[in-house]
Amino acid sequence: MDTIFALASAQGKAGVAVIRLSGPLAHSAAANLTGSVLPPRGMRVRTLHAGDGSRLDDGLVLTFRAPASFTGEDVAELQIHGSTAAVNVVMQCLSEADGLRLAEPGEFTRRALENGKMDLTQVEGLADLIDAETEAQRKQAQTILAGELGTLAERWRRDLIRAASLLEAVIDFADEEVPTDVTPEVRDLVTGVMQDLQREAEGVQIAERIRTGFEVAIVGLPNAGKSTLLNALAGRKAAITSEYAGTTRDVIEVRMDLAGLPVTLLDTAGLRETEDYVENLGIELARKRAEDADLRVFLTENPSELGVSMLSEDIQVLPKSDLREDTEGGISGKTGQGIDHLINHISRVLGVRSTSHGIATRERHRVALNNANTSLASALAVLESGPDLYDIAAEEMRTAIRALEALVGRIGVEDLLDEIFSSFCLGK
Ligand SMILES: Nc1nc2c(ncn2[C@@H]2O[C@H](COP(=O)(O)OP(=O)(O)OP(=O)(O)O)[C@@H](O)[C@H]2O)c(=O)[nH]1
Ligand SMILES: [K+]
Ligand SMILES: [Mg+2]
Repeated sequence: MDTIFALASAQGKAGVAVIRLSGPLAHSAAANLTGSVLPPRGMRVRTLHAGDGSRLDDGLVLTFRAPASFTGEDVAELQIHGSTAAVNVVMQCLSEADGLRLAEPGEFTRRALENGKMDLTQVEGLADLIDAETEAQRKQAQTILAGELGTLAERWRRDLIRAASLLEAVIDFADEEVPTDVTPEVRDLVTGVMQDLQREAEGVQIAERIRTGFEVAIVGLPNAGKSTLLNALAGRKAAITSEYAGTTRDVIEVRMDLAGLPVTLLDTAGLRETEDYVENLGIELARKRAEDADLRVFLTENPSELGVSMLSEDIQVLPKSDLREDTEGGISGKTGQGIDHLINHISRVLGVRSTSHGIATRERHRVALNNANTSLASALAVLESGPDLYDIAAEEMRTAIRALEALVGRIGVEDLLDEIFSSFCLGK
């Protein structure tokens, strides 16, 4: 096994930079730099020197001994001054040492997975945590990273193993008198797991939104003040505004943290009948993106004239409230009136939606959960035909168990790993 190293902290100027080494030579390579033997675990302040004795930097050297480390291997961390030059010179020294090489993206985590330090869902949770920008994303990632999906999968797996073994006991004693009918217990175990699987699979759609962001589209007539409103919400001039109707044509996207939720606001072309070819392309795009969005803000007196269907949770606000006598239900991107109210309204609607999910977060999870569920549905159907078909029911249960094992990465995921780890940054 190669010993790998990489900069674990971000590139660029910082107080401290962390270079991590993992593998059989991690401790000796660090000791070569410090010129002294390091303890198998612990930390020491040391001066780092190059092979010719020239001084590189002072730093804190941490050592972890296998298997009690992030990767499960011997690990050393060099915490040096966070300058580009200091990092470069130390990395250069490491790359010249025999048996050491630069890590590939995600390679530390990949080793942690291979050494059983985390399961595949935790790897995904770690990737999400590193990408997390908002509170909702952080919390969701922490749940997965803590291994809660793996724990659930293990519980389902135990229940299904028990159910399958009950059936197998009946099969094994086929010629003798079996004292009890096992069907009720098997049925209870299987239906219990199926309910959990279904609830988790249904929650994935919302969890995906928390990972990738909710889309909220602003729609209205031309000149309603959509772009002005977007700019007010974003706190910067993201879109061009003007007194000419038909200013916005492309969809303008602004990513925001809205009360802890990741939201992408969409400013769209004003919706009207027009002969202008390019404006029409914009209007077509506006309608499509608005229909696909998670929520729509109708900036208009009359939502029905826009040709975009308004769903029950969608929000209507009256434009340019500063020009109105009655400001009730109105908003003004110009004066800021009603903006806080709109933000609260959006985050309330999305907040309610985002609490109604379970632990599974990805399409990959949903597929595995549904696969398991399909096999269990077949198992239940076969079970009703009586003991003659118990072996088929047990086989369906084992198929479901294998789907759950794929969920946590215990089996059949080799082809997935490259894809998952390529999304990791270097040094993780
Ligand atoms: N008084 C007042 N004027 C506004 C308000 N919002 C926008 N305006 C003005 O209305 C005009 C149109 O504003 P935009 O933000 O470009 O409107 P839009 O809906 O994006 O227009 P299109 O992109 O052309 O569909 C500009 O002259 C703005 O200054 C508002 O709340 N109050
Ligand atoms: K305009
Ligand atoms: Mg506009």
